[in-house]
Amino acid sequence: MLSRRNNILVRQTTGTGKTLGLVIALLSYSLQPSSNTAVLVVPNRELALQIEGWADKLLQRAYPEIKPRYRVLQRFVSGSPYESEQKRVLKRHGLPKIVVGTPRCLLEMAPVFDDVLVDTVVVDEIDAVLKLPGKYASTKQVLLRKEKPAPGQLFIEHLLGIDTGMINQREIIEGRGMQQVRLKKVRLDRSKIKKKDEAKEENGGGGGGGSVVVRELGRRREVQLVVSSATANHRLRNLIGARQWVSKPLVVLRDTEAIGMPSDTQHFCLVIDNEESIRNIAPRIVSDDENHQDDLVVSSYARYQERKKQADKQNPWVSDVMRRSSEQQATVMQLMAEVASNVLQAIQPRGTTILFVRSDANSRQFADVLRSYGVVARDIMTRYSDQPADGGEEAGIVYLATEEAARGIDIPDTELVLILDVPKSISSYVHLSGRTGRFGRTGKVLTVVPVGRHGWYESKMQAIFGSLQITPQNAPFVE
Ligand SMILES: Nc1ncnc2c1ncn2[C@@H]1O[C@H](COP(=O)(O)OP(=O)(O)OP(=O)(O)O)[C@@H](O)[C@H]1O
Repeated sequence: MLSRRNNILVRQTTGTGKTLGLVIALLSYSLQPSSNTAVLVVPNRELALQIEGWADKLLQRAYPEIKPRYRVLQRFVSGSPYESEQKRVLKRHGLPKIVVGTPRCLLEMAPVFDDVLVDTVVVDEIDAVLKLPGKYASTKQVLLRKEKPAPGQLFIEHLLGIDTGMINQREIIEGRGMQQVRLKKVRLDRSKIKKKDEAKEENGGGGGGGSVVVRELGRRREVQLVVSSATANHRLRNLIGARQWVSKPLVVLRDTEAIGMPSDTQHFCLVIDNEESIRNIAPRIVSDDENHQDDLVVSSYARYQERKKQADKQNPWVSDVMRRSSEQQATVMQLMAEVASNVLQAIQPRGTTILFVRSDANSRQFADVLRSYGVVARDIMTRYSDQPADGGEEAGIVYLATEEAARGIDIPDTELVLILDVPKSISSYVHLSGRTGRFGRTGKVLTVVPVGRHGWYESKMQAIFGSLQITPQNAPFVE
């Protein structure tokens, strides 16, 4: 795959082996003497450490003579136990053939790459690495993101030799629903570009017939780009095109046109009513009325924001735990722990459970509360930092995670994904639920949401299920 030097976008269902495939391809390519340095960017430490573990095992089996392993692959992540070791290895051995790292950490060490020939850049979970504004982001958020690109974008563009100071005007049409202000801006900018271009042509400057934007961006290196995610959307592709990350078109490898979901996963959703009783989500009523809009597809951004604000105000537990007083936080945690322990008792998973919460700031405290309910709970990072025994996971373990920390990770025996939160978007739900039912295995996903003002959260869940063509099942243990 890598030897052909195509630029590739892999978009396939979660748990189908995208990351493992990329790691194997990178290892076999990098072990060829003619290859140069390859960089693999991943969105979180957990995934970087997981990949390091995989590479270790693969190398031990296939190339036991290669020692130490960090001559071939080294991960670079933030955090005190890792940084000093990484610095030492870097100083002593220089960069290995494959560098795996998180965006922030790689950006910090970006100058190190200036003296090295990088010929391959692989970005796994590219949407999480680039953190582009979502469908319902405000104009302010979109413009802010343009002014301040995510560390992942800055690092990748540094490697590609793209001047990140220059904002490509075409980027403004990044594929979001157009808004008046931005349309005007695009027209203005385009006319400016045209004039500038004509002026340069008259002066005989530039050559090559490209637009001024192309010349301003000016690529420094010919690097092969491979990007992957189960939810790589058109906004991403537009950015890659507009920022000229590739000179040849992307070859797209995908299993379905729509977002694919593992077929052997069962989905459940429980709703906490305002009286704090729990029930199964109501079936979705599809209206024939053309004016009817799903809550996820409201016509105006302002209307969406207003309704969301109203609902969040009344969200009894998960909306923003950190902004609450410590007393409120404790009550929320008790409620979450009670719900989680009841669900776990009813389902009794023998395998691993991943329990998603919105913020990990209090996850240690939350793990303590859960333990007081008899649940064996640990923060997900401990799975990677505490060097688990090769025998697999502790029976019935519950890992606490956030969407950011668990993006792309693979714990094969995950039987249950428990989401105590309202997923941010359809693609959030795809990735959260995708931690189970991996590589042909079965799995269960159970989401618990408050009903929300005027049923906001319930209809948001109904809309998510509708878009993904999922029919949630009724949990038999709920009346
Ligand atoms: N060819 C294969 N044979 C057996 N197991 C495989 C194969 N390819 C992948 N797997 C297993 O499938 C699981 C999922 O792999 P991986 O994490 O690479 O999937 P992914 O598509 O990147 O998922 P996500 O989209 O969630 O990041 C892993 O446990 C991996 O070991």
